[in-house]
Amino acid sequence: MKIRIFSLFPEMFEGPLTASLLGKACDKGILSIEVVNFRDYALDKHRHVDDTPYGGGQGMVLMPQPLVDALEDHAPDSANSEVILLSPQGKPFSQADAVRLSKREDLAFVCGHYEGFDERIRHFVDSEYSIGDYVLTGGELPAMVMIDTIARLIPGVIKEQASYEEDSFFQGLLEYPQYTKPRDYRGMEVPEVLLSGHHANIRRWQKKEALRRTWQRRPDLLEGYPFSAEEEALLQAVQDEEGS
Ligand SMILES: NC(=O)c1ccc(N[C@@H]2CC[C@@H](O)C2)nc1
Repeated sequence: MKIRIFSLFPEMFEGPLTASLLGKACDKGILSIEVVNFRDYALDKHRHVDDTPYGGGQGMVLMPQPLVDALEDHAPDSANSEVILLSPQGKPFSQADAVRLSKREDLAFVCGHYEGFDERIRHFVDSEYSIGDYVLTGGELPAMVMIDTIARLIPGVIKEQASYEEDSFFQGLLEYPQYTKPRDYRGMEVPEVLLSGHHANIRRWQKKEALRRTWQRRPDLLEGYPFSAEEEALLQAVQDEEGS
């Protein structure tokens, strides 16, 4: 996958996108990431990219021309591409969006600053996402969040491909409790079933605990969840245990 990032602060990406798994994925050639400073496309010698808003009001607005010229100068090779604008007005970004976007060959992320972009850039983007209902100084951190979420779904980026399938098995539920060595840590023991080697019992325990955690912490995720008969029974058992 080719990722292109359009930002006024390209240096913000040096750390997160070169360290850790994403950097390794780039070394392996699974990912390639290019950061473009659209200030380089400003037409005046002072390299202005923003100006005062028509209609008055606070702050400065990003002009359309530098960004659009940058987008057109770095157009995707593939038709299987998507240009994404980051903003609080966007669609709330979800794991399902990440799964869909991980199948693209080419993604572009448009990161704004100040009061945002001139409305007319929306003719040059394909989708708009928000990572949460809060305002940041720029679109760079949301872009990094989305890139991390999407990239980890690309085969080969995280070694244990099964761990992603695992996620899909629990798609829509919160993760079940995880344990590793030691078996007894300060008197807190690992649940016996996990030591039993009985895979069917282990999976059932994991599904039950994922349902328990989801019901306790994010009951909203259970609305519309496609329960199997077994899952309904497991949730009922949890509710009986918890005295719902
Ligand atoms: N919640 C979010 O995903 C989000 C995205 C962008 C953002 N801020 C930028 C700066 C100006 C405008 O381009 C938008 N804040 C919050």
